[in-house]
Amino acid sequence: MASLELSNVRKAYGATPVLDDVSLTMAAREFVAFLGPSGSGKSTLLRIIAGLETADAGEVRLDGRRIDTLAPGDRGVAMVFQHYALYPHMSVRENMAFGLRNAGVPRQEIAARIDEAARVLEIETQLDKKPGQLSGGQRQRVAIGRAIVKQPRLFLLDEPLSNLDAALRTRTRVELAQLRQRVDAAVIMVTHDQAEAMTLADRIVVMHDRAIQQIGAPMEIYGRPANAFVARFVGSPAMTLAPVSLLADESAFAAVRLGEGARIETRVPRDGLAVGAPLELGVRPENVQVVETSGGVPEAKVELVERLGDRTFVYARLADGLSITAEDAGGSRVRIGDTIGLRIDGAAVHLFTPDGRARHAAAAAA
Ligand SMILES: Nc1ncnc2c1ncn2[C@@H]1O[C@H](COP(=O)(O)OP(=O)(O)OP(=O)(O)O)[C@@H](O)[C@H]1O
Repeated sequence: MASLELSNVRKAYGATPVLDDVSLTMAAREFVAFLGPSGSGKSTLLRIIAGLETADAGEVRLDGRRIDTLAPGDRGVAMVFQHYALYPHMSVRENMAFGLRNAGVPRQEIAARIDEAARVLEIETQLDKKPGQLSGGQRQRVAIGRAIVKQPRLFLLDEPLSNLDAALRTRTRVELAQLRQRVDAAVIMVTHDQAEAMTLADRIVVMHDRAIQQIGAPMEIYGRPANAFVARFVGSPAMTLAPVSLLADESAFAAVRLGEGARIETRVPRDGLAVGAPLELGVRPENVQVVETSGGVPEAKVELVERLGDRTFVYARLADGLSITAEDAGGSRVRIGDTIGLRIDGAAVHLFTPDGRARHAAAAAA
């Protein structure tokens, strides 16, 4: 059975629409990440599910039961905020017990649930401390613990790792992935952070312009972005998008010209594309190789070299001004100002029609 179902959810703040007709169905125990730029409505949608905000239209169901008409405490959801929202004057134990006590859960049951959550989160020794005596990572665990003891059907995590420093963030991410195996509930996490979404989520919901742009498994979003926005937003460094024109040709696949020169044979089916039509070509850095300059490949001038240790990215500009990001598998050869050749892997490029929709390469024949 579906766990969460959103149907045609709409929200405006005054005259400003924030969500247009958002619909989504989650599977039982699914982990979904809402990923999108600032202002794309991710938190608003989360708050509507939690009951902290009211939708103007649409319905929210959890395990088949309509919940958008219920008070937040009756919905079977628990939310974890970016800023922990712990009561500073209460101990960790009291923070975790607070909501349960208000809900009339018997004392012994509260104690048992807190012990269990503390064990899962490895905060048994912190239970009598005040939040002020804890590190950021420990506080975030307490906030997660407070959600766990409610035994919700759905966890809502609003940028849960964004206040942690880089090392702790990576560690907590792994812990969250492990924790997720142990709780029998669905999870929605709002994040700006692609790595978080890619590593934790079963499916990613990419939001922009008040709407869901794409819903898919992480590698599907990366490998087959539905449109130019998703293509540009997901992946770091970003996919290069460059204007191209479709060349006349007998082939079943589109051949395009990049800028003034290079002809690129793609594996994107040509059907329905008009010769001369303006298109955008999309190619990820790992599919643009830095090579020796030779007549056959486009040449570009290096503007920036980014050495990340295991990988090196080169930001270069073609003679006609187009900028393109390549991966330099050779590592350290290239310097700013060098003229390099670029080999674009035509089998890996995407094409975008003027409405922004993507056309992908046909799957390679076995
Ligand atoms: N209470 C409010 N009153 C008026 N406008 C609001 C309110 N809350 C959010 N907005 C506006 O709604 C839009 C969506 O905000 P929301 O916080 O949902 O986006 P977000 O994708 O979560 O962004 P961020 O990643 O920055 O948190 C923004 O333009 C924001 O300014």
